[in-house]
Amino acid sequence: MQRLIPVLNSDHVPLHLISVINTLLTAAKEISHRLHQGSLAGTLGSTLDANIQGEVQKKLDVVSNQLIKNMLLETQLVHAVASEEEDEVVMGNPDAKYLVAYDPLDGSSNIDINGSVGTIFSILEKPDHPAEGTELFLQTGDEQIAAGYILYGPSTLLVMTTGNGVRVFTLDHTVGEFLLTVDTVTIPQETQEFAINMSNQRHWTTPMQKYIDDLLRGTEGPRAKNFNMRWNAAMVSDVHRVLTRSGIFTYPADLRNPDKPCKLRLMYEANPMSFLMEQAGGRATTGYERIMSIQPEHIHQRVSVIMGSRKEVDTCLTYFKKYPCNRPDAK
Ligand SMILES: O=P(O)(O)OC[C@H]1O[C@](O)(COP(=O)(O)O)[C@@H](O)[C@@H]1O
Ligand SMILES: [Mg+2]
Ligand SMILES: [Mg+2]
Repeated sequence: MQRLIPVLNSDHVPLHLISVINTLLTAAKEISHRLHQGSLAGTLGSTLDANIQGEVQKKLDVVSNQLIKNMLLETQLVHAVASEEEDEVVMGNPDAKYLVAYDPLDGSSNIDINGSVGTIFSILEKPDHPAEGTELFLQTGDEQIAAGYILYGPSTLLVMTTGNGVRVFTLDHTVGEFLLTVDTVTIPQETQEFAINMSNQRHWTTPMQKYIDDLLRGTEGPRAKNFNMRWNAAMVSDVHRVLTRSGIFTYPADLRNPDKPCKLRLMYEANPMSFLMEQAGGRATTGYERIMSIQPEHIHQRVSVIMGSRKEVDTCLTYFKKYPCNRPDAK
């Protein structure tokens, strides 16, 4: 089985970018180790703090963030990092060109129940125009040069793209290396599986209500087939299932709280996952526009997410055309 670095070399990924990715993976191996140690590592449970988004921070959110941030900045190859767990952009080497946005631990409510969690990353380059701090990162998803996630499940997987398809690498704990296990990930265009947090149903706007209603009506409804539902409450593992065996994953904008109509973050959740989806032949949209075309306004911006099998996402989009409504996420 091929090791990661020769694979990236054969894809002509620049050496410094390979080093940045490899550094992320060194941090991921440490996170994987701590997760596998569970209570023995003394890092389960919550801190007394909340992050910039007012969410409870798990101790492992904080530890993972520190590990990734410190290791990346030590390489001197990174100009700045943006993290879910950092209020502001953290500056690195002024002469370096890479920018890394990341969610150090995604699905962190799963930590205490020994469920799957992940790390999501998105790599950009310093823009050509003069920019500082947050401005550096305000680039569309189309500008990403690499993106992916590490899934800490029964095995630890790296799923990534540098714009040349999607590959899966599996961490071989005996040698401490990620080895290529799937060369080309392709999402089936059609599906009979959806992923949504159904407890939010009453808050959804009309298009999503109607779409999910029709899925639930199965063979007796207009879709004339039965759909299954899965929800792991960790975007990484829900998206991984979709990439592996088809599906549609959505966390739509809703009417629950007008100040926070969306849950998932654009820069370090939606954009990197959209890059993977599109590279694997799927789609990623808000219901109204392609996610990777959105011009970000701030690093912790949230966005409505609908992604997965191409034909299923297209079918979902027909409901947004058919049932026009006020967008809760409109400015
Ligand atoms: O608890 P809910 O509302 O189902 O939300 C689950 C979603 O929230 C997230 O856990 C948010 O990520 P974080 O754990 O990084 O904050 C996603 O991974 C997941 O899809
Ligand atoms: Mg997350
Ligand atoms: Mg997180």
